[in-house]
Amino acid sequence: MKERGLLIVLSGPSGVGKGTVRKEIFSQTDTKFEYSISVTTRKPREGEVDGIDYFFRTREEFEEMIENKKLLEWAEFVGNYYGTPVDYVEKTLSEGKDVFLEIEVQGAIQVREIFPEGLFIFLAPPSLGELKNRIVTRGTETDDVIANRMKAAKAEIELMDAYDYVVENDTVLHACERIKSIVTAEHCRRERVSPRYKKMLEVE
Ligand SMILES: Nc1nc2c(ncn2[C@@H]2O[C@H](COP(=O)(O)OP(=O)(O)O)[C@@H](O)[C@H]2O)c(=O)[nH]1
Ligand SMILES: Nc1ncnc2c1ncn2[C@@H]1O[C@H](COP(=O)(O)OP(=O)(O)O)[C@@H](O)[C@H]1O
Repeated sequence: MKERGLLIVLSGPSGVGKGTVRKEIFSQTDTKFEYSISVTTRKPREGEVDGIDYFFRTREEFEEMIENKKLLEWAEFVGNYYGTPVDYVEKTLSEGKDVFLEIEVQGAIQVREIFPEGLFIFLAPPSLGELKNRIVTRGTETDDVIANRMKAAKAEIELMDAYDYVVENDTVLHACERIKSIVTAEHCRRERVSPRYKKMLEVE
């Protein structure tokens, strides 16, 4: 039987740059993780494709998935549902491949309960001022929403010690390099208990 892959969870406050960092990691040719495409009820943005960016579904379809236990975790975020299809995660991990989730913090907390052996990485802003700048620059939110996001961000940052690692998103490339190094180090750490070595010792 193949050794199971690693479940990598990247989370952090809204606007910190999770989506940007994730896209950069997957655009690099040496990336060996499998991206788990989420299901959402939010409308596709221009250029987004069903089955590539997200699986775009209606609220009814999403609620049916919840009922039929098709989601590893799910959360309602700014009026839309987001969730991770459980079958893909299970299948890919059992094939020995690493799965990468980029999800908001409520979802990450749920995954931690189900997969305590996962690798949980918190993406942190250089400062609260810079986080606000990024949300404002992205230009997708009204002033009210920004104020709420900043309040939520403070509470989320307080929870960062529940993660295995904190990566500051100072520049996108630095953050990507740190995340890739953490994954490499985690694989090396897990080698200590790898059945491969036990087998090696059984011979002779
Ligand atoms: N819990 C959970 N959060 C998700 C999932 N997929 C995406 N998200 C998060 O949902 C939030 C909103 O995503 P999106 O609508 O694409 O807008 P963004 O703010 O531009 O990234 C982001 O924080 C994502 O990380 C998922 O499957 N589960
Ligand atoms: N390291 C960075 N330096 C400066 N701006 C960044 C950085 N990472 C992301 N951004 C910008 O911050 C905004 C929020 O990024 P996004 O990836 O949408 O965040 P999230 O997915 O965490 O909500 C975007 O406008 C993005 O271009």
